[in-house]
Amino acid sequence: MKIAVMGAGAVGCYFGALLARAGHEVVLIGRPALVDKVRRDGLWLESAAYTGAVSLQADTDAAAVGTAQLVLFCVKSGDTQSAGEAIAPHLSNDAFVLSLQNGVDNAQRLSAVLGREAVAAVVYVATAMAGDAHVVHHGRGELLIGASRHSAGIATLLTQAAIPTQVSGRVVEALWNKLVVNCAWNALSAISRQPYGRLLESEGVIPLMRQVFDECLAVAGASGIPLGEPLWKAVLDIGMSMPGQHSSTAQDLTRGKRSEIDHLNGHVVRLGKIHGIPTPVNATLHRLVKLLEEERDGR
Ligand SMILES: NC(=O)C1=CN([C@@H]2O[C@H](COP(=O)(O)OP(=O)(O)OC[C@H]3O[C@@H](n4cnc5c(N)ncnc54)[C@H](OP(=O)(O)O)[C@@H]3O)[C@@H](O)[C@H]2O)C=CC1
Ligand SMILES: CC(C)(CO)C(=O)C(=O)O
Repeated sequence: MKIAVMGAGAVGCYFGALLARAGHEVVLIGRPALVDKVRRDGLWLESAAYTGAVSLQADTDAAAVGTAQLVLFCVKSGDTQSAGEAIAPHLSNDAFVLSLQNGVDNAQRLSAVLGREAVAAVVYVATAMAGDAHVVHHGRGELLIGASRHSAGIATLLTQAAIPTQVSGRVVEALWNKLVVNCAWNALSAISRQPYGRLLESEGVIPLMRQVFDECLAVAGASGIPLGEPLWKAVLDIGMSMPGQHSSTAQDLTRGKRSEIDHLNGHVVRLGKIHGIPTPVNATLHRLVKLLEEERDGR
């Protein structure tokens, strides 16, 4: 199948590489440095299952989605609008568009930009870019994708390419579960510059995370997403299972990238306002990360 990856970063390169290795015709749409290197040397994939160069196409032009029957949309949440607008005029009528992004409303926002359905996926993977065209896989790699007319066929194709994929009618709930984990950890790790293990040991941090959690659950409930107490254990388990980890928000700040905080704690704050639910702790964490971004950017 012809497959395009919009946003050739950690997630897009990893899944693009697996699909190319499975024999699909994949084009990565990304920034010039990556595109030049992939065209010259291929994409270097480093994972437990395979390490080596993967040959695939690469382009800086969003028009490269043109003939794809499957489009993996893999930009950060803050780029959904602009990247969606870039691909919209070029998509073929029968293309299946899958949003592989964190945050709970990317597929919905992308659908609005495209004027057609984009299906949400929950991405359970840990990947990172170690160079312009060098992606490292740190673990997991499965997807949960939303139900639609062609989802079952796409799930089969992905699973056959070593991307275990299930179709679910409860993807939004699963995205919310992830969002709550991110709201609890990401900003705190970014502001304090501490890894999760140190945060767990610091006085007052767990009660603070609990306040974030309670606000998130109240907002989710008011938004029609019933999340339950068991999620609190999952929040704590993340920190205990990866004590040396710094959140993606912390990593974005360090690398000079815009973080997704507006779509994590910022999203909870926005929804809280709509539903009349106070979210003071999420609002404080969101604002502090924004201040750090502004300070870094010299604003
Ligand atoms: N990395 C991970 O392990 C996981 C990530 N996720 C989620 O997946 C999504 C993608 O994350 P990730 O892959 O890490 O992010 P990356 O920043 O590594 O990748 C996104 C890439 O898209 C590029 N890009 C953005 N807009 C365009 C455009 N218009 N044209 C071409 N390229 C563009 C970015 O370039 P530039 O940076 O120059 O803007 C960047 O290289 C996020 O929502 C994230 O939260 C979910 C699970 C795990
Ligand atoms: C699960 C967690 C919190 C791991 O770091 C993450 O998704 C992130 O950093 O964005």
